[in-house]
Amino acid sequence: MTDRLLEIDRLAVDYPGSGRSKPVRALEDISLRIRPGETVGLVGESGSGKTTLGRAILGLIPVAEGNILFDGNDISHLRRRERRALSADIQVVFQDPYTSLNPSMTVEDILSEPLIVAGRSRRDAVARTRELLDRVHLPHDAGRRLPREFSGGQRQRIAIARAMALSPRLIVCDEPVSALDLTTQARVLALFTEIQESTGVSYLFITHDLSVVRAVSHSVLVLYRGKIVESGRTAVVTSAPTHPYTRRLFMSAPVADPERQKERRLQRLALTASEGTAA
Ligand SMILES: Nc1ncnc2c1ncn2[C@@H]1O[C@H](COP(=O)(O)OP(=O)(O)OP(=O)(O)O)[C@@H](O)[C@H]1O
Repeated sequence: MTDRLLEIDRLAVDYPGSGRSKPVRALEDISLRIRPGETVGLVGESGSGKTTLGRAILGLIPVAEGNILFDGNDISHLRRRERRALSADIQVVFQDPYTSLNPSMTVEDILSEPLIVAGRSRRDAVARTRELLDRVHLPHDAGRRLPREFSGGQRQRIAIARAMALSPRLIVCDEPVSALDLTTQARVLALFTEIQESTGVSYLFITHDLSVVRAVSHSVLVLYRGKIVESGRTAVVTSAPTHPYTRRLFMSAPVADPERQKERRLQRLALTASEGTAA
């Protein structure tokens, strides 16, 4: 066991170009570390490469350069069977709880499936299902129902329970609250934190929403056009960003408090003025 659960070194990822054109580089020179029990927030505008990084960690897309170490082992080029074995350790929660759960399976089947695939008996798997429902604060009778009978927030709780089924050490959370209303977001974010405190799981938390990053992340990485342009402790990066892109990204994030809105407007004006002077 190392204090670096996930370690990525100079990673590059390409997508095939259309027709005969060259591959398109989506990520370049990405290095990062995630410790056990840590949440690293990954922010950036649409198209900056956040999901691509999550997919590379999950082995859903090939690595062009660099490597990804999990608990000290290189997982950048695993065979299918090795990758399947790793799925007990690395899991994912997707953005859309309406499409990520099989609509024809009961919640009990959804939660017990990864356990049965991993070789647990049906009886063990069902007992574990109850623990998982407790963990995400859903009643045991939820197991008999279908996903469509639940609200968006409840469905995301089911998706989190499924991700937790095999007690993973890392979960890639790809915009897991952005399809939810604000009150539900806050509850689901609190659940992520509670689960981390009780299990020590680590999260790579992909989001475009700075209030989400502030709520859950210990540290943050800012991605711009496939490269990390800024990284550090969340409180430092969000209160005193140094890269002009990070400053623009943070200034354009919506804030609820009118006093903060006014402060933001003034900061934006100052930023525009200083960039004008620098040009
Ligand atoms: N399957 C694909 N084939 C070719 N290019 C792709 C593919 N998927 C993504 N890209 C490109 O890779 C870049 C990074 O995309 P990615 O989806 O990782 O960004 P993102 O930051 O997650 O965006 P969003 O917040 O909109 O999901 C973009 O330029 C995108 O157009």
